[in-house]
Amino acid sequence: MATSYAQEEKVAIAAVRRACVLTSSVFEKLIKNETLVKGDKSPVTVGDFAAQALISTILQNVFPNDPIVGEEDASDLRVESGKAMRDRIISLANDALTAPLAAGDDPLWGVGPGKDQSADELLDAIDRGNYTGGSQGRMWTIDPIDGTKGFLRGEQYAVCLSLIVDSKVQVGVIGCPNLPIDPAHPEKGVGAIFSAVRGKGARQLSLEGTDPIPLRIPPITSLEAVKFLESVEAAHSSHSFNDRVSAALGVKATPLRMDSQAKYASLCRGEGGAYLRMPTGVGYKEKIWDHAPGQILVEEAGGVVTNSRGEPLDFGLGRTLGENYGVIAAGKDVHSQVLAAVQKVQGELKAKV
Ligand SMILES: Nc1ncnc2c1ncn2[C@@H]1O[C@H](COP(=O)(O)OS(=O)(=O)O)[C@@H](OP(=O)(O)O)[C@H]1O
Ligand SMILES: [Mg+2]
Ligand SMILES: [Mg+2]
Ligand SMILES: [Mg+2]
Repeated sequence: MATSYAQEEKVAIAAVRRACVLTSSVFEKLIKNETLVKGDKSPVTVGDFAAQALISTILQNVFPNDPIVGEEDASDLRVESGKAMRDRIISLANDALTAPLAAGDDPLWGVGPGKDQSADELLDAIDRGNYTGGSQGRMWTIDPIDGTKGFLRGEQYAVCLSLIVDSKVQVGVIGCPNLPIDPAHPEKGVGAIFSAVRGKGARQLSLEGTDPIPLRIPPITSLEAVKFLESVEAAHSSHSFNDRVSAALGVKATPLRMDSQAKYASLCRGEGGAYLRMPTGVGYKEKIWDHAPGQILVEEAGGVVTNSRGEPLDFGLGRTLGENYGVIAAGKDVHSQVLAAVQKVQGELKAKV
């Protein structure tokens, strides 16, 4: 019998929901010494660590045999200089784990009022995200705050969780606390969760994990109007390359820049026509946690996600997607045209050197 992944989706939504409450509360109260700069110069906050501890603890309680590929590790928190941050993270993670039960929660998952986890248990939970990945078996990916720079600016970020089985993403959940509920009606406020299960479609839910609305990428009427979704950081994906692709396609719309996998979610709601993320230089390898939930969300909303060679993203190579050929996500009707334009621009640039 085929697995339905209903329980996995339910747990993933509940974990992401709690993590979104945690990260929103951290943003309200974040103080200067609660952010570290990692080896690759990128920021990480108490919110990233605490959200990974929270999600990993819930996964461990429900699916104890599943390995986890998580972005963060606790080494900076285990040393004496990390004590203040560590104490804050432990308290944030415990507050989030023991917060009252909500619709869909099950106390058997170790959530709801009850005993606090020890510092060691929570640091170990963060470090359970150290799995190396690979092509066989089940594994979860956690990006506790995707778009940490956006989070720090008070703009878009996303709490991202996925289940990969034998290299294929089967479940993806993306929590976007700052994304408008309905872009056509800003007065409705912000905050949504997006969820997809392979073969079962994609949905937008409230930040409470309720009121599902099916997601379907709307067809594009003219290429001129295809709004590109792209990173805010030009260091993360090439803006100038996108401008050339836009020109080649005759696109008139100005690109929509936004941090995090909120770009994939926005594409599914028709807020942009294509998400293009081409490498800016040599060396950076895309991480599986930055794309796995977004990929299944777009595919289940009727779209296509490939690299610039037109190949599907390979989630079975380890913690990264391997050699970086970029990412192109778009509705079915638009994808092949964007891919052709990308390859044309690549050819022109190659001819120049
Ligand atoms: N050089 C380079 N190239 C490509 N991507 C990189 C690079 N450096 C970092 N990252 C990853 O980018 C993630 C942030 O996502 P976005 O690029 O969508 O948002 S942003 O607008 O750039 O902030 C970010 O995810 P978070 O660390 O979770 O924020 C990184 O994993
Ligand atoms: Mg990061
Ligand atoms: Mg990320
Ligand atoms: Mg992150």
